[in-house]
Parts: sequence; C-alpha cells; structure tokens
Amino acid sequence: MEITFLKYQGAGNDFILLDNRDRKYSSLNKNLISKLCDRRFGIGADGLMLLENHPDYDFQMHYYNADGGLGSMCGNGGRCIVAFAHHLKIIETETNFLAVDGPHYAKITQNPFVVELQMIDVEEFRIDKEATILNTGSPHYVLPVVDLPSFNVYEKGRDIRYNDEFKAQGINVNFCEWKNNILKVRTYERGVEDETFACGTGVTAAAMAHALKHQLEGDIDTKISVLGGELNVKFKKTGNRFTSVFLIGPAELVFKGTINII
Ligand SMILES: N[C@@H](CCC[C@H](N)C(=O)O)C(=O)O
Repeated sequence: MEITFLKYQGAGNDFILLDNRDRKYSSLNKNLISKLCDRRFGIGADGLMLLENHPDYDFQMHYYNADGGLGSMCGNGGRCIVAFAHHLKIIETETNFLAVDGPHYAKITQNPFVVELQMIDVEEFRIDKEATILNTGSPHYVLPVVDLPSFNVYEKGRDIRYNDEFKAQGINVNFCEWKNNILKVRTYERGVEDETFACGTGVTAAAMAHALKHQLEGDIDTKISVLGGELNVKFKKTGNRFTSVFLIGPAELVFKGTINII
C-alpha cells in the first residue's frame, strides 16, 4: 500500500498526518499504524492522525497513538491538524472541527504557524496526596517534583501508568516543577509508553493542577516549558471550574513523503 503523508511537530510532539477525505486510508489497522510510527522500521512519530470530512464541521480528527491504538484527545495533534487543514486549503485562519472529545475551535495566529486551540472545559478532578488526576480530553496524572531535569520520568511514569488503579485504562503521567514563573513539565505518554517531548493535554492538566494547588482565580496565562519547546495555557478559573481553555504553541510541517508499506 502506498501512503502519502506529511509529518508535523508541535513542541517536539510529532505526528504523521494523512488526508483521508476520500477514505483511502480507512483500512489502516493497529499493526500498520504502529509500524508507520516506529522510529526504526517506519516514519517515526508519537501518533498518527486521519483528517476526514464531516457534514457539520470543517473536518474530523481521528487520533491514533504510536502503538496503533485509538487515542483520546491529543492537544498538540489538534494544533498540528489545524495547520494541515490550512495546508490542504480546507480552512483559512479559523476553524471549528470535531475530535473524539467533542467540537474544538482553533485559530492560526502566526505564519509559520502558531495555533491556538480551544480545549474542553474542566470541572472534575481528584486530589490524591500531592497528585491531581483530571481529564482534559485525555486522562492525566500530575505530580509536582523537585529537580525535574534529573527526574526519572520513564521509570516513575511507567510505575504510575501500570499501577493497580490505572493499568486497565492507562493514564498519561506528568511531572512538573514551577521555577522562575515558568511551569516545566515532562510527560510519560500512554500509548507511546515512553516520555515524549511534549503533551498538549498534559500541560493543560499541569497548568490546572498548579492553579488549584495555589488557589489562583480569574484569567490565568501559564508559560510552559517542555523538552521540545515552549507552550502557553490560558483559561478562566472560577472556583473549581476551568472555562475558555486555550493551548497555544507552534505547529510545524517537518517533511512530506511517500512510503510503501507491506
Ligand atoms: N497519549 C494520549 C493522547 C495524546 C496526548 C497528546 N500527545 C497531547 O498532546 O495531548 C492518550 O491517548 O492517552
């Protein structure tokens, strides 16, 4: 099967983008998707997305993790698929599209691309000792740590993701540290089963956990630093409710290609 793809990255979270408006890639299965995402035997990516037509929205986003399984919402993927839709001339600078967690509004604010993506409102969370557990489109566990650069994200993240509570459904695990007015975040991603360079729903969860912990109220703009670059998360916090949530950052076309996969 010959596959024509574009590869995008958003703060180092990288994705294979396929135009499936004519349904030519609908037969891709778990095994094939994981092969395409493999960094040694395929193109290499944290996830793969199909862009499809939708009768009521500009397009629909289908997200698969690197292991080939259907994922929940991907924030950086959402920003990259907006840049891809612009590349395909489906949209200009603003869009409303549908993802697994519902409709999303987004706008392109700079070219080369900075994409501002509206995320779901959040009002449910659980505090477990130092950790905050919440769903920002994907399930997240957020834990503040000391000395994040030398923290073993893979080992500790894996322990939490596979503990008795989370192993069945899985969870994404974020470790964070507040330093010089910047929230530094490192994430172990479910479905990649490794640390990634950024996670959009993860930094959104981390910014919310930080605001809850420090009892911040009102319009909050959090500057985030991840291994692959910088992101911003903006929201309005009213008590325990987060609304007007935006994930802001780069979405860059890295390369185009064609692959024949057996
Ligand atoms: N691995 C996740 C979804 C992907 C999260 C992502 N990289 C992001 O930017 O939000 C899952 O299915 O749990």
